Amino acid sequence: MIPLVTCKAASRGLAPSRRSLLTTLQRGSLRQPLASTSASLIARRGYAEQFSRSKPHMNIGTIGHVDHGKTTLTAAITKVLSESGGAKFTDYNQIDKAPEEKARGITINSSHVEYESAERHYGHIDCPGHADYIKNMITGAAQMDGAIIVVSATDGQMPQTREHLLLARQVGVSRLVVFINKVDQVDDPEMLELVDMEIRELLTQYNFDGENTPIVMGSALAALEGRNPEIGATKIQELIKACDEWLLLPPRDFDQPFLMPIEDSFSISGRGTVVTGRVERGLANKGAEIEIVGFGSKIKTTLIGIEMFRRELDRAQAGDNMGALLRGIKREQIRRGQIIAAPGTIKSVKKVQAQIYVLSKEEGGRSSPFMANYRPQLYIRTADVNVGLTWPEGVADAAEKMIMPGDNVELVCTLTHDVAAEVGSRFTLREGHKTIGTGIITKILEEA
Ligand SMILES: Nc1nc2c(ncn2[C@@H]2O[C@H](COP(=O)(O)OP(=O)(O)OP(=O)(O)O)[C@@H](O)[C@H]2O)c(=O)[nH]1
Ligand SMILES: [Mg+2]
Repeated sequence: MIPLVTCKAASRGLAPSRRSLLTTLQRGSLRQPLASTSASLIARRGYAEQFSRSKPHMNIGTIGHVDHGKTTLTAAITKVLSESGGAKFTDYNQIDKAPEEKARGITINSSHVEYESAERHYGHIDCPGHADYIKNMITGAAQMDGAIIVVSATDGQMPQTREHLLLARQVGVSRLVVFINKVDQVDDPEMLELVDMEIRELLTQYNFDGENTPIVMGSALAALEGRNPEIGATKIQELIKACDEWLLLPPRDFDQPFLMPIEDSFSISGRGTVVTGRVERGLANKGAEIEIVGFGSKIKTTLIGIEMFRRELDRAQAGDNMGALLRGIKREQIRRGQIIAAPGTIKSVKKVQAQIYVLSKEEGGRSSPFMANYRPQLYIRTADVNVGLTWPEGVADAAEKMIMPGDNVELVCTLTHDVAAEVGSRFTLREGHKTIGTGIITKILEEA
């Protein structure tokens, strides 16, 4: 039996205690057959429950220019799908007056609704304001695997349509579905054609598939008010079908290559070095080849023992807090902040470009602006390194340009030590003891 308290610790993401690891690994009890134990562990940790879902889950959201109808569309989707039993109707006012949420220490305003199509279960995010979108997308508070971009037929594309497209691309959204809204206000079919053409061009410009992206034209308001089904309910159904067919499900954590950030390490005389941490993604079997990456290292070795909460395991998987016994590795070769991963799946980087959101004073950030060459600490997974921030090449007046609290900027980050990272990796920036910004890597400029 596993004491309940350790299961609780697991769910909080705490590392297994050194002593428990020492006891089993030191005893050399790796021979014990543990299939049944790991099965019960999985059951206790709730994976079984998680995967009994009959439909795959996907996070999406509405993005687009202010007033183009994102919230109305969100409410309309829940209304139309509630009629087929796939959602609980969430009124416009309930969506727009969502309680504030805390995510990663940053207060955000966003509203989550859920609904089911024939194929999938969707979590859907609608944010009340433009600034919230930007912040949520960079901080990952509103992690979207795909999005619906809403464009009003009366205005066509507007500045925030473009900014949201750019950001969606930066944060790793690879496909979108377009909803051209408010067609009830446009009589001229040529006008609609023009908006269609324009948006396809824009999609291509931002590296989306402009040619094949589904575009649905309708009226969210008509759907919400239950009138004119030919531009209302029918179009909502068409939109959801387009989401099912066009938006790609994200790979499950288990399908991704194995990666565990190293939190701690210790040596067991006569046996080797154990590293501990929480498995971020993938699976690793006992006996697997792995690579230690970061802080000047790129060492291949073998995982010769896996332990979790005083139990030996044959396999570690995403979400597990594990201790990993590594063959032929000296403790001096290991430091917190490195990662172990499936060989060749992640590189160590020294210089990257990133989209950064600088926290405002109200969010606990700086009260004053900063300029290029500012040097905070960069935290990524379990690593923290000093970083120099500069403008990307080609930015005008780079020497005088100020970065204000609350700004969303793309900057070059030059690290003092190399760390394992890839496009899409998120990090935080800290100064002294406070977080002053968060970012997401958009480009690797220099590998270690
Ligand atoms: N005529 C017409 N009006 C619409 C339609 N959809 C939305 N509206 C109106 O457009 C206005 C803005 O709609 P919202 O849903 O609040 O827009 P939004 O994109 O969520 O706006 P922000 O969150 O402020 O960016 C509201 O007055 C809606 O009633 C539509 O299909 N036809
Ligand atoms: Mg809104």
